[in-house]
Amino acid sequence: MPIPSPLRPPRAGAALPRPGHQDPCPHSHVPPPPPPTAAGRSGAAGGGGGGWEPRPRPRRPGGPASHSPARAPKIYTGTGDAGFSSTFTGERRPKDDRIFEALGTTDELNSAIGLASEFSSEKGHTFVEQLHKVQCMLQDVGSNIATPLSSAREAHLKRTSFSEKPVLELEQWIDKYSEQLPPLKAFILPSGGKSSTALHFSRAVCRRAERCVVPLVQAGEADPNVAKYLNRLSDYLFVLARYAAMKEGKEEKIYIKSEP
Ligand SMILES: Nc1ncnc2c1ncn2[C@@H]1O[C@H](COP(=O)(O)OP(=O)(O)OP(=O)(O)O)[C@@H](O)[C@H]1O
Repeated sequence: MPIPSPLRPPRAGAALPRPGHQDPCPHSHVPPPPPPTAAGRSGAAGGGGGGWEPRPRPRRPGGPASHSPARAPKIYTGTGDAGFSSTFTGERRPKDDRIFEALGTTDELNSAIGLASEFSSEKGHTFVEQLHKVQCMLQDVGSNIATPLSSAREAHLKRTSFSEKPVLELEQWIDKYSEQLPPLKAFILPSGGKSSTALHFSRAVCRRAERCVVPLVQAGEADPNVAKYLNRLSDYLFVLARYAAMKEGKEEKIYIKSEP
């Protein structure tokens, strides 16, 4: 059964975001990310992997005629069943390729932040707007990861570049929250209420995403700003976790060395 994922591109026939159209994420600094598979499938279908225009699914003999009422497009194709999937550049790679490992971990990170954001929203934290912006940025991170430089063409790069700007923005946020926090006197443990603990959990997933991305950057496959962004993001999530605990008046548990 396919796992619904924000990285899952719309299937053929579904409305796809296009350059110049309303960006579904107002904070995004690049156009909506292109769906990796759509391009890959175009490529696999002999289209050269160039575009990501939706292609009509071939009609099965005896299948519905084109004037039949539109059916909801299926989200599965089964093309990944043999353990291979597509990059945005149209390459077919095994699913345990480090690109999919990094893509999947970024997706996991986005989900963890989504959960932290929901807990934080229940407590009225205003930083949830920032978390929304981060979630959008992680889509852009995914687009960059799904576009290995070795097989990317100019058009791919134009759509999936990742600048240093969001890194600098994270630094501003980190500085703003850090100034308000009590100084650290001991190792703190993931704790301090649900918002705080979910933010700590997101931080740990973020560090795993960073570990997945670093080899891609070192191989020249992903943009160094993506690794920088993830590195800064884990610091942001750390200070935010502490800030959430402080605002909610929740105690942060500290490490206590057990007696020998
Ligand atoms: N297990 C995975 N982990 C991370 N990324 C994946 C994984 N499988 C696929 N992807 C990426 O996410 C995109 C969307 O996933 P999707 O499940 O549609 O691919 P698929 O498994 O190749 O196709 P299908 O599910 O239709 O058989 C793929 O094009 C690929 O870039």
